[in-house]
Amino acid sequence: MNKETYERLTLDLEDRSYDILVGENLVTNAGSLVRPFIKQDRTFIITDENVARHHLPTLEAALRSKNIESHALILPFGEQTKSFAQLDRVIDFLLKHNIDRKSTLIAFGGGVIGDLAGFAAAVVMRGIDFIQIPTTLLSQVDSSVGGKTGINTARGKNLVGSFHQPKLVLADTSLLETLPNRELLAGYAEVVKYGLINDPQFFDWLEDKAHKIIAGDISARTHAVLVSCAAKAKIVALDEKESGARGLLNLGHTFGHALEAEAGYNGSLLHGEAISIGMVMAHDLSAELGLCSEQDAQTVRAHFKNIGLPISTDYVSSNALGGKKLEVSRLMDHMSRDKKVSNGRLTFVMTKGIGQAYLDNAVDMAVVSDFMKRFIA
Ligand SMILES: NC(=O)c1ccc[n+]([C@@H]2O[C@H](COP(=O)([O-])OP(=O)(O)OC[C@H]3O[C@@H](n4cnc5c(N)ncnc54)[C@H](O)[C@@H]3O)[C@@H](O)[C@H]2O)c1
Ligand SMILES: O=C(O)C(=O)C[C@@H](O)[C@H](O)[C@H](O)COP(=O)(O)O
Ligand SMILES: [Zn+2]
Repeated sequence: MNKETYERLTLDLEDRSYDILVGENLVTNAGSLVRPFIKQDRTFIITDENVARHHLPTLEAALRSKNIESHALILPFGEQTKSFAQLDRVIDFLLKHNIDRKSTLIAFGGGVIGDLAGFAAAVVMRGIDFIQIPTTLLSQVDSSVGGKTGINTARGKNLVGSFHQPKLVLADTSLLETLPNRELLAGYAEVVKYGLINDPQFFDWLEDKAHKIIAGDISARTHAVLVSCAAKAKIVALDEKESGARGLLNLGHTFGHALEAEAGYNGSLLHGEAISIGMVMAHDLSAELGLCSEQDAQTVRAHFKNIGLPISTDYVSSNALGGKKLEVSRLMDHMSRDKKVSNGRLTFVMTKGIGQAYLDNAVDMAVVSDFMKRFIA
């Protein structure tokens, strides 16, 4: 068995604080790593078909080697799994196995599995413990950290959910070796987000190292995951339930979530692809309003384009809508259900330049609508 090597970060949330281990061969050694965080010798793994095919036997063997029993539920892969129907399946599986309040659930997958299983853990028996073992770049740099869990509804993304923090996060970068390139790129969009929010040096580093991260360079990948998790942990520690600063982690998401809703959660537009376009839109809108320089907006656009991420809504039209143009009124309707709406006003994540994102509740929706008409044209 290969020895695990990792670095440890801590998300500081008083009695809900937890460690995030970032490194290699963590799943192979999961038995000893999770042992201190479980209250029973029985665990429940929620995963999807792809992760199960590549990695479930390793996780099961690692738990077994430390005399930890595990029961796995294997769900279909893809965004449509973040649904009431699959939540019902997860909860029924847990109850069928007679879980109790001391049971621990292991979310073993990407953001879809983490969000769904985390939400099931939040609500079953009014809340049981869970551990995140994220298997995609996106989930290792973002979704496994911070405790946002939930599912989509017919009316939009993540509209039902809960804040429920995991007890431990094991971000095993060796798992990324089996991840398809399109998924790696989608996860990379959330990495860039941290540079664009408040870390221009990290963005500069990414300008230099992006291709290495995608190509599989271990040290570049590990550094990217560590910087991203540290950035997220810092924001979440300040504002766990998103009453202020945490909203910055939504850079590009108001536009992105509306695009995902229109595309239909069927794999034609991945979350990371949607927010790549959304972050370009946030920078372009900021530039149009004279808040940020046109040069910075162009640098952002070029960065995403050079690595192979979509930067235009044409991608959505051709991939998801059979060539049909997006309708601004429909996008505006989705945006009206963004969770940053309060008293009918939407707070946008705008920017004064690369690494200078800020929350702005004074953006006129008529201006946004006009901007979108030009952006989509
Ligand atoms: N809770 C949060 O804070 C947060 C943050 C960002 C995104 N999200 C959510 O995360 C979701 C997207 O997550 P994602 O991009 O990880 O997608 P995902 O969970 O759908 O995984 C992407 C694909 O990769 C496959 N896969 C996963 N790990 C693999 C591996 N190691 N090898 C081979 N295939 C593998 C999956 O089966 C799936 O087909 C969205 O629903 C988004 O809203 C949540
Ligand atoms: O953790 C957060 O806070 C985020 O906003 C991270 C986002 O990348 C993520 O997509 C999140 O699920 C969006 O949450 P929502 O509250 O806008 O639904
Ligand atoms: Zn996101």
